[in-house]
Amino acid sequence: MDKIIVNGGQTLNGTVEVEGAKNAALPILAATILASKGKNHLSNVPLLSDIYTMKEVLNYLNVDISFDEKNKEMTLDATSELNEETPFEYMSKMRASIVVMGPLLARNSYAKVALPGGCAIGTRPIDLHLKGFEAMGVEVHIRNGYIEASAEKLKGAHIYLDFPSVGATQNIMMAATLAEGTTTIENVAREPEIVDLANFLNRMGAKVVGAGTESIRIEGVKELTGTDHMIIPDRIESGTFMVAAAVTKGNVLIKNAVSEHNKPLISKLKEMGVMFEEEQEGLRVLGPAQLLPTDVKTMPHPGFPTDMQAQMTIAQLNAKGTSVMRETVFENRFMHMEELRKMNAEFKVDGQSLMISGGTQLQGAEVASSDLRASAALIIAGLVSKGYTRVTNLNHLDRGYYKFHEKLKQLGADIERVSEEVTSKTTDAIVAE
Ligand SMILES: CC(=O)N[C@H]1[C@@H](OP(=O)(O)OP(=O)(O)OC[C@H]2O[C@@H](n3ccc(=O)[nH]c3=O)[C@H](O)[C@@H]2O)O[C@H](CO)[C@@H](O)[C@@H]1O
Ligand SMILES: C=C(OP(=O)(O)O)C(=O)O
Repeated sequence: MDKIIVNGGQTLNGTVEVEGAKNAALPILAATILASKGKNHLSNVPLLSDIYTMKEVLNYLNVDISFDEKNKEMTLDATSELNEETPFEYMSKMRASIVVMGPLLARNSYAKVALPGGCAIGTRPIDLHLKGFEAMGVEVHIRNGYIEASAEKLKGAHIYLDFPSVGATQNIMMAATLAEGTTTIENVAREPEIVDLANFLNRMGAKVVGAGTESIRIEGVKELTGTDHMIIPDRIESGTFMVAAAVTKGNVLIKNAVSEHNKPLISKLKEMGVMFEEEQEGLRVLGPAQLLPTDVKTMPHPGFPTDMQAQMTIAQLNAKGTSVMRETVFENRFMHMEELRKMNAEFKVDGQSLMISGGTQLQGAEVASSDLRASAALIIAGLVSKGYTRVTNLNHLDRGYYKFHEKLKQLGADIERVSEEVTSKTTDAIVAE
């Protein structure tokens, strides 16, 4: 397995460009299934392993795809008859494959999808997705690890979500685009990725209003037609570089960063002493000589994003004094903390809260990432640690960050990625240099 080796202590300086948002691209790729006429052309598609998994799922469903990786553009043709089943092999690779269910139901009134199950960060049930479909007249059966869903014809409904789930909002919204009548979904997720999906659906001819607010209204239409769409920039990748710049006392211009999408993070970093300057090309982040402690609670948007929680704990560990981190979205998202203990991090876990005693010098160690954002957090910890940090299990990192180590290297980090062909003897030689 590949490893990233970081020698801590460098200040990050320069310009970094962020990719299209993984969490916007995945549901938008699934939504291309809805176009029974014309082709969809997507730009700013990030070259991430999750995107390749979604491409495989869509290929399996009989969507014809060409991917111009150099220009990050994808053309998708879903006009042929679609396959209706998504097998376990894809669902086990990536939970987000569940968002093909809404579009398949909308197109064919039938879908058979393997149950996604939980993952490292939590149990992640899909009851809200299924309740939404049932309200639209869909019969749902769970058998032998598969969800089989069918209806005569999907019908508009009034749906209230017990929790503003991102995936449930997306799945129900997509199912409703071709349903008979009007669907209203209340207490929906308001993330920028929901707005991007709604904009894409409307470009295809859907009638979706209210995305970005607490309720969304979808008037069903007869058919949708392929269109052009550019994926929004990745606010979590931007946020990750904001934290990296903040902890290294850096001066980094994040090209394409959309401040509006990162308000809760920017507000917390400002409280810690980080300065921001809006520039024509993006957002400049200036790390202070010493970070101040702060308390953070993760919440659905527009609250502090859970996908920035792990990275933010590194800023808190670097701030002199006590900080608190409360995770309210996922029940098991502190796994990076036990790895950080190996690096001299001082903290206590109290249920869903962390009491972080910041200001102690972190020490390099061999650490393993447990999930996507944990991997980014451990690498950022390596940037401010004394000596060498080796981060393993990079398959998680590759799900959501494109050339992360190269981007950091360009900003001045002393960082290498060594492939599995490189023997541990060579790895030791890099560390000994
Ligand atoms: C591909 C993608 O966009 N992933 C994001 C999406 O995941 P995802 O769409 O899976 O996240 P949700 O918003 O659905 O989940 C939030 C919480 O609701 C619970 N829940 C969800 C659905 C349901 O039917 N029942 C239920 O109980 C989940 O277990 C979790 O505790 O939003 C999360 C919350 O911002 C982010 O961390 C993920 O990066
Ligand atoms: C948790 C994440 O993704 P997913 O929902 O695909 O697991 C993430 O992007 O941080």
